[in-house]
Amino acid sequence: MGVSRKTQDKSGFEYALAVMKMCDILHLRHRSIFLRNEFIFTLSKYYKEQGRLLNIIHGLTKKVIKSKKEAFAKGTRGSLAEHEWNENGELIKNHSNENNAQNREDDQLTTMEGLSFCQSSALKDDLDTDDNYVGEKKRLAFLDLMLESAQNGALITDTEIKEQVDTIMFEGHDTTAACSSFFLSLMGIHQHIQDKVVTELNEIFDNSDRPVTFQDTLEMKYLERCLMETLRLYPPVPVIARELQEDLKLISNNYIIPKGATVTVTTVKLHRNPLIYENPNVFDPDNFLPERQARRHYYAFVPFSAGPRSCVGRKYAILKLKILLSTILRNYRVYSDLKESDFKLQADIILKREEGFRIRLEPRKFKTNVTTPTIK
Ligand code: HEM
Repeated sequence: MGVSRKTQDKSGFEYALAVMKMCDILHLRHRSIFLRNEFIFTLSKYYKEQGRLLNIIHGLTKKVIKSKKEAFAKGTRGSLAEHEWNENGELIKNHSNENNAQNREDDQLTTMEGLSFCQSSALKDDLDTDDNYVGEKKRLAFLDLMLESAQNGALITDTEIKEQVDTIMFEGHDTTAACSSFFLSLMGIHQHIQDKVVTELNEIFDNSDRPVTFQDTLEMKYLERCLMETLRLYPPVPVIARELQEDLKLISNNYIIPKGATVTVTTVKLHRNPLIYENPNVFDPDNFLPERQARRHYYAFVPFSAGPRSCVGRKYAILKLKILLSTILRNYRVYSDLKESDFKLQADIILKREEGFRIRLEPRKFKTNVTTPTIK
C-alpha cells in the first residue's frame, strides 16, 4: 500500500487475527444449515462477533486509505516505500529523492519482470509477457495508483477503492500465511529435506547473518522446489470456481456444459492426480526438477489459478515467501509433532491445527536471549 514499515503498529496483527476469526464464522456457516439462514444468524452470538471483527478489518483499511489521501492532498505522490507517516497519518519524511541503501533494496524487490512466478526453475506463466514492463522507478504503490487514477478522472468510487484494498490485504496475507505454515510443517516432518535446504542456504550466505537480497532468492533453487512441492500438496486456495459465460464443449468427449453453470476446479485433487504425479501423496521436491516439469502439461500445476483472473500477487508471494522462509531456516531448526500420514487431506491439517498440533523452532546459532516462537 506504499505505507512505510516503520509506521506499522500492532494493528496489522489484530487485522490478521480478526480475519482468521471471521473465516471461522464463515466456515461455521458453511457447515450449519441453521446459521446459513440470515434471520437465524442475526439472532446468534456470531452476528455480534462478526460486527466487531468487521469493524477491526474495515477500520485498518479505512485508516490506510485516510493517511494516503491526506498525503495526496499535501501533494505527495509516492512510488514504493518512499514516504513515512506517523501514527496519525501525517507525512514525516519524503525519501523520494534519496538514493539510500533502503531505496536500493526496495528497488531490487521491484525488478521482477521477465521472470516467471517460479523464479529459477522457469515454470511457465501464461501472464508473463515482455510488454507489461512499466519501468522500475515509475511504478506506484497499489493504493497510490488507485488514488491517482481516481483523481485523474477514472470512474472509481471510494467504496470501490476500499473494496480493492480489502481484497489485496486479505489475499496478500492469508494465502502466504497458509503456505508458510504448510512449508514449515513439511520441513519439520522431513528433517533430511530441511538439511538440504539449509546446506543450500549456507552456500549462499556463507555463514554471514546479512539480510536476504533479490539475487539470493534467485539462487534458492532447492528451497524453491520445496515451496512448489508444498503448493502442489497443500494449495492455500484448494478450489476455484467459474460461471460459464457461454456453452462449453469438452474436447475429451461429447458433453456440453451449458452457459450459466458453475464449474469448479479442484486444484488440490488435480495436484494429486496419479496420472500426472507418480506417488502423488508423497512430499518430493524433485517433482519440480526442470526435466520433470518439462514432461507435464502446462496446467498440471495451478496453485495461483491460470488465465486472465489468476493471482496478481504470485511473483510477490514467491519472493516474500523465499525471504521469510530462508530467514527462519537460517536461524532456526524446525521440528513438528505432525506426521505426514496425519494430513493426507488438506482439511486434516487444518483440523489438527485446531486440536493444537505444533511446529517447534529451535535457534541454530544463538544460545541465549532468544525467545523460541511456537507456531500453532
Ligand atoms: C502463496 C500465495 C498465494 C496463492 C497460493 C494465491 C492463489 C490465488 C488464486 C488461486 C487466485 C485465483 C482465485 C480464483 O480464481 O477464484 C488468486 C487471486 C488473487 N490473488 Fe493470490 N495467491 C497468493 C498470494 C497473493 C498475494 C501475496 C496477493 C497480493 C499481494 C494476491 C492477490 C490476489 C488477487 C488480488 C487476486 C484476485 C485476482 C482477480 O480476481 O483478478 N495473492 N490468488
